[in-house]
This record gives sequence, structure tokens and C-alpha cells, in this order.
Amino acid sequence: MTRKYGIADTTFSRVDMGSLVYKVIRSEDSEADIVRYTVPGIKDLPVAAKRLIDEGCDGVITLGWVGKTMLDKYSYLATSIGLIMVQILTSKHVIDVTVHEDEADDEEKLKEIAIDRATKHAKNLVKLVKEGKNALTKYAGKGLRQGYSNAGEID
Ligand SMILES: Cc1nc2c(=O)[nH]c(=O)nc-2n(C[C@H](O)[C@H](O)[C@H](O)CO)c1C
Repeated sequence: MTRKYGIADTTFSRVDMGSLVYKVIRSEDSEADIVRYTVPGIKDLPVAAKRLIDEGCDGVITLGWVGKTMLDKYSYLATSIGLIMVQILTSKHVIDVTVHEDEADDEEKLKEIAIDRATKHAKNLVKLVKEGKNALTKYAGKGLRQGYSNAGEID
């Protein structure tokens, strides 16, 4: 059966992670169906993810961007709870890629974080959807990081 992936992204984001993730998923799973759903902001992502799963996606990746204010951070907290609820209700992975605008001061670094995080998590999603619960087991405890260099394992 053809695997189907959902990509939910926002117009609030300052980097087009959706187009990037589409290409990554396509290169990791060439036969897959990929559906993209773009919403205004992060709080709209939970329903987008749920609707993508309702239309047959085996897993979804959400691509959010959080501003610097406390209101933005509270919005993310609400979003995160919503995304976890979608996972629990559907028993499907919703991989939450979020870039927080205060992770870096300069725009180039923020873009670098976004590209690295989105790419690595898109690959994680494909592995989980293709191979299931032990797909990432060989990397367990390795201190892998998304958005940054890996922290590494403590011997
Ligand atoms: C305060 C706020 N902050 C963010 C944010 O940091 N990132 C983001 O993507 N969207 C934000 N939004 C918009 C909401 O997520 C949502 O799009 C609107 O409330 C419409 O439902 C809001 C309202």
C-alpha cells in the first residue's frame, strides 16, 4: 500500500520549511503520496494535522515558527498540547518541528536552524512511518539534536 505523509506549515513562518520537507520526504520515500496543508499560524496546526490524518496520512510533520513575545510562547504551549492530543486521539505520529525566533539573534543562523531541524525530523518521520517503532532504536541515547550539531553520547 502506498504510504502517505502530511506536511502542515504556516504563513507566519519566516522560512519555507514546507517546500524543503516535501523534497526531503520525496527523496527518502520516492513512491509516497505527500499532502501539504498551509495554515496562518501555529494554533491552526493541530486541526490541520488531524484533517491530514483523517484523509489517510500515515504520519504528519508540522512546521511552526514561534515569535519572541510571551504571548507567542503561550500560543506554542497551547499548540503543543493540541498536537499531542491529535497523536493520542489518532495513534499516529505528528512530528512537531518548531523554530523559536529567540533561538538566535541573526537571521542566517535562524534559517540554518530551521533547515537542519526540518530536514532531520522529516527523515525521522519517514523512518517511523516506513519501519515502525524500532526504526530509531539504533540511534537511542546518541544525543542527536535537530537544529544544532549532535550533543553526542556520554560514555
Ligand atoms: C500570538 C501569536 N503568536 C504566533 C506565533 O508565534 N506563531 C504563529 O505561527 N502564530 C501565532 N499566532 C497566530 C495563531 O497561531 C493563529 O494563526 C491565529 O490565532 C488564527 O487562528 C498568534 C496569535
